[in-house]
Amino acid sequence: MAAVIIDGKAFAAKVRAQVGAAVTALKAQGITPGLAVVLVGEDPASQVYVRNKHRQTIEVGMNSFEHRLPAETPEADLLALIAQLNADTAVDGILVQLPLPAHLNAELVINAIDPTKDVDGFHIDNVGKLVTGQKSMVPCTPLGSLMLLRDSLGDLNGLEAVVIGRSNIVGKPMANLLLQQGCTVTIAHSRTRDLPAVVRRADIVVAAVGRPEMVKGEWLKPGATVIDVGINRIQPAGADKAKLVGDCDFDSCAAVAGAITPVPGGVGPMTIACLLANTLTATCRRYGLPEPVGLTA
Ligand SMILES: NC(=O)C1=CN([C@@H]2O[C@H](COP(=O)(O)OP(=O)(O)OC[C@H]3O[C@@H](n4cnc5c(N)ncnc54)[C@H](OP(=O)(O)O)[C@@H]3O)[C@@H](O)[C@H]2O)C=CC1
Ligand SMILES: Nc1nc(=O)c2c([nH]1)NC[C@@H]1CN(c3ccc(C(=O)N[C@@H](CCC(=O)O)C(=O)O)cc3)C=[N+]21
Repeated sequence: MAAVIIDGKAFAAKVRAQVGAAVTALKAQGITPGLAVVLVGEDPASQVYVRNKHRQTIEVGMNSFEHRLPAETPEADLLALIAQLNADTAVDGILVQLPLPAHLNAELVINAIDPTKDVDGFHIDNVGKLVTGQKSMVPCTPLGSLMLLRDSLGDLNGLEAVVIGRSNIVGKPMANLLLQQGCTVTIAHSRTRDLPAVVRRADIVVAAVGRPEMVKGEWLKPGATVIDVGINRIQPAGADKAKLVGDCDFDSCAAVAGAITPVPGGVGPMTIACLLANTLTATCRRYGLPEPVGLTA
């Protein structure tokens, strides 16, 4: 069986077009959504994402405010910037790029963001709301993954879902979203015994591990839908250029799965599209306007 390749890049372009149309309508009412991105330090991968976010924010017609701070920025200075962005009426969304340098307390910093501007959905208020099924800001990567799953499978009620990874930014929110959709959810992690046997139960596999090509086709139930969140830069033997691979061994998985997201071109572009969608949602909520349809969980 050859899997359907889920085109996250094309789907993300559609989401951005929808966001762009809504932004045009808002601008006609004198409202321009604004997204502030804060980057502390010089992590090269983070630089790439922040550049892409900036470009795509401008493309959908929003204002983009970039704040680049040196790696050694004191915590108090970062907290002061967040307070300033919270108070700034031109700013509807705030994202602090993770990971932060080790001397900064990420939990403290994230929870200093006004939860209504927390377009990453990482603030404890938004986490609590997501878990209890209240309206919240939903983390971008899980939201984008869910959009792709709904588009390929329709109703998710009753499906067996296995999420590999239990991080606060991907695994846990993903598992909660799937639970809300009526899936029977298993969260696997580094202490899980016999991961292949756990994965074999799944109609839906979400891999968010950070281990290149770990999930093998032999682990999958034939026809399963595979969402590969992993972004790993590897140096293939004999090649001179680094290559981006996911957490799934693409060729063996594609031979068994019913559908699979590629890396690159799968979940990654959806993450940025959902960041823009969340910024639009935050803007609409702030002005008491109807929320965009189909862009929230
Ligand atoms: N596409 C996108 O937009 C995004 C992609 N990513 C990518 O997704 C991946 C995961 O990111 P993130 O959640 O932040 O990573 P973390 O490192 O925070 O979490 C990784 C999780 O994988 C688990 N794990 C590690 N090794 C194994 C193993 N051998 N078997 C089973 N589980 C294991 C860990 O378990 P334990 O908790 O027990 O240690 C942990 O829960 C990375 O490749 C990252 O680059 C991340 C964000 C956005
Ligand atoms: N506060 C915060 N929020 C995040 O959402 C966040 C973060 N910090 N830190 C880092 C991770 C990672 N992340 C990605 C975003 C886009 C791509 C993406 O666009 N990937 C392209 C390829 C990009 C490339 O070529 O490097 C693709 O998969 O096709 C990947 C990964 C967001 N993250």
